[in-house]
Amino acid sequence: MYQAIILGSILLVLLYILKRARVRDTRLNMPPIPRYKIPIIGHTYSYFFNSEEFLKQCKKEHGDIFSIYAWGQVKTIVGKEYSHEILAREETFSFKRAFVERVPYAVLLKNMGLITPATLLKDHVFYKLSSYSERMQKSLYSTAQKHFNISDQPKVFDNLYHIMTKIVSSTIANVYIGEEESKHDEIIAAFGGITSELSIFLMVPPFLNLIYPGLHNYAIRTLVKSGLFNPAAKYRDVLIKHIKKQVCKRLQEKEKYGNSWKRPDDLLQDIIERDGFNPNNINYSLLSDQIFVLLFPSIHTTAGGCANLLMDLASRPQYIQELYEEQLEVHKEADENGILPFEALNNMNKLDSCIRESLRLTGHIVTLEHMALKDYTFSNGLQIPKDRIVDIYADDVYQDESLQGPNPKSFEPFRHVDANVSASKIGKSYLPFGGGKHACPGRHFAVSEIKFFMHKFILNYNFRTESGKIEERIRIGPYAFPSSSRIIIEKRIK
Ligand code: HEM
Repeated sequence: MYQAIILGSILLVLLYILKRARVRDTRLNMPPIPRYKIPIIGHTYSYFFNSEEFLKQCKKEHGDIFSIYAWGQVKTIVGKEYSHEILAREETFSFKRAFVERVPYAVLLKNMGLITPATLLKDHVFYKLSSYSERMQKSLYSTAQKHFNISDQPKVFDNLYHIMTKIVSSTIANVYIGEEESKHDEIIAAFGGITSELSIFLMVPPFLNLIYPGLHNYAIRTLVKSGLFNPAAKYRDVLIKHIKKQVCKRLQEKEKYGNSWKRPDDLLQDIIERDGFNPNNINYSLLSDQIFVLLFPSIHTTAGGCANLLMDLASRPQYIQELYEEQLEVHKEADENGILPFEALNNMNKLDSCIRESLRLTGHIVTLEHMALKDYTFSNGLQIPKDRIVDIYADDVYQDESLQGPNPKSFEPFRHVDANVSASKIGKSYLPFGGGKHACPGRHFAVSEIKFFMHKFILNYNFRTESGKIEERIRIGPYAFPSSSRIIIEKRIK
């Protein structure tokens, strides 16, 4: 027993010495690391429990680029003056590489190496957004009706993220695998389940890395491989079942009706018409992985954006009337079924400004984690090594008056109305969709969905927080998640 304890202690000390050598690498002109008192723990405690003040202090003492030692790893935090270098140099900094370290897609999906999600979306979804407009609205309105289901009495809801995940899942299912399949509860549950379960990977801090760097990722991969927690394996059969049903049906109908066949318009149909698809040897596992890989980026972010916006407005109901009046005006463009033309989105200036403000104040203290693919020298001469994780210091960008205008910390829903910058327009002072070559290709889709949803919601309901107070985001370390506080929704008296 004693021998094991002594051996374990020696091992820990050795590991610590090894790690320290990595922290103090003198090969490059590295960003400064603030002093810390407790070995191994480093800055973890301050970074996790007091990230706002801790990083502010670090920047004050060490300048625009500094590194911290948290969760057994050195990471570099880059302030507003240099953050554009990360977004502009896609050959050096990769968002995707940092992301798959946390959400292990390569272990979750057999065919990950064969899929390029951004290309799939750019080629088959975004240029067709306007043609999906009617279906998006119908799906959003009917599922919102189902999940909120408000009669004459006010109703209380908590966990808006959860409800919005179901609503957005239904719209995404409609556009990705078709109207027919999107009507099945089983498929909506799978789309929503995949999204919520993958988000757990982002929420759990990498505490095992305190024992040894990389142990957290190793444990996650082992967990996924063993099947103990594997959202892909859990939902694969449901996805394949519905995709197979549609593909077989479509191939048969095409065969039967020839030129008079009415081609369904959705991502699945586009994929099966791509070069290389062999109807005589269909790889359903690949088809299902191609859809799977898109679910988390499309649903988690849009549902979170919508939940945050609802809570921001419920926290400040004094602004809802002005939005209501704008939406009443826009609604004059709707047809007899209440469906808006796609172009009507351009006339929702106040709502668009609210969305931009809510996304601006998403609440992350740091954001857009990237991995350095090679050694890099910032324009101020500081250097970081290959494989270094680099975060953009979001607070530094969003609390700067020269970038955001007066009172940058306060939520001012109509801040952007006269500025002629839409919610999907990216720039140095607005980072929710990233930037550069890899800026989110789904941003127009996401903002259109949020606008269509909010249009109807504001026309139909009044809403406020149950506490009557401003409800802030949930904070886990430096990252923010939608509040789960309760809101009261009641039918608007027209
Ligand atoms: C409010 C909603 C959304 C937010 C906040 C968001 C945010 C982001 C961010 C920060 C990135 C990384 C950008 C970078 O590397 O600089 C990204 C990438 C991406 N997003 Fe979104 N996104 C949203 C909605 C969507 C939707 C609806 C889709 C799909 C329909 C989507 C698909 C993607 C894809 C495929 C990428 C990877 C792009 C690439 O690697 O080139 N996103 N998103």
